[in-house]
Amino acid sequence: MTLLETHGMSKAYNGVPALVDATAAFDSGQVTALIGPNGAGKTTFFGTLAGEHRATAGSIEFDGHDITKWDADRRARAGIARTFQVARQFSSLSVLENLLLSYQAGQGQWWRPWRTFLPRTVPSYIHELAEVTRLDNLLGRTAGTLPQGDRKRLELAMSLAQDPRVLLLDEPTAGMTDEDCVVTVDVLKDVMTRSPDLCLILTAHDMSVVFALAHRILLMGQGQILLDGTPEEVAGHELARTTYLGAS
Ligand SMILES: Nc1ncnc2c1ncn2[C@@H]1O[C@H](COP(=O)(O)OP(=O)(O)OP(=O)(O)O)[C@@H](O)[C@H]1O
Repeated sequence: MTLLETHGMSKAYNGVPALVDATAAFDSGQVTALIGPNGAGKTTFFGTLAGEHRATAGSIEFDGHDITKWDADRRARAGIARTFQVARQFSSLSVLENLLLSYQAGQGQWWRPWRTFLPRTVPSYIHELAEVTRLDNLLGRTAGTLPQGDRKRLELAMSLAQDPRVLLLDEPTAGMTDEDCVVTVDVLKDVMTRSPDLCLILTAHDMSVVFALAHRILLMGQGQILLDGTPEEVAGHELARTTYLGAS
């Protein structure tokens, strides 16, 4: 079932086009990967989906509602969450405290990054989430001391703590070791099993991550969606091979 749709969405920075006439539909229960060379417009597409910047043209629909004019906070409250290429969290707080803060924000409470406002008992949902994201042995660790792989998984877990319907993951394995990439792919498979209606959209340059996870791939180039198909269709397409994937 289609949950999120864009119609002719464009975005220009100071008159220079970065996203051009993007029309796409994203289904719940599916993983869609946006791929393409540096500067293709993937992060810009994410930013317009999340409401960080206004599209210059076009519209966006979420669950039957026109959300084109909704700001990022309203979209987040409606269930559209995102992560960034460089992970963001409260580095002086523990892993558990970061998760609890996100959980509270997802319950409609304000972000108040002070320990005194955190709940005394940890909801079972948070324990399950920590287990799925392989953070259960790190709950007491200060977030700022985590290595890159764990930090990125904490950011993922923080987004999931808000129980989103759409999750936008910008380069979820960027800067990770090969070993950490494998763990993160397994984590994301488990996340989809645990939340079978989640609409997961990710960008990645690592094709082993894309082909291990995606049900569908959008190939972008120069701000446009060049191809939209199953991994087999995109991998077998001449345009994908000549513009991005290469012969192998
Ligand atoms: N804030 C900005 N101001 C001006 N130009 C920008 C801004 N953000 C992105 N751009 C430009 O828009 C184009 C698309 O960039 P974008 O970051 O969306 O591509 P990308 O596919 O995500 O690239 P990468 O894989 O390197 O992250 C590029 O030409 C980039 O230089």
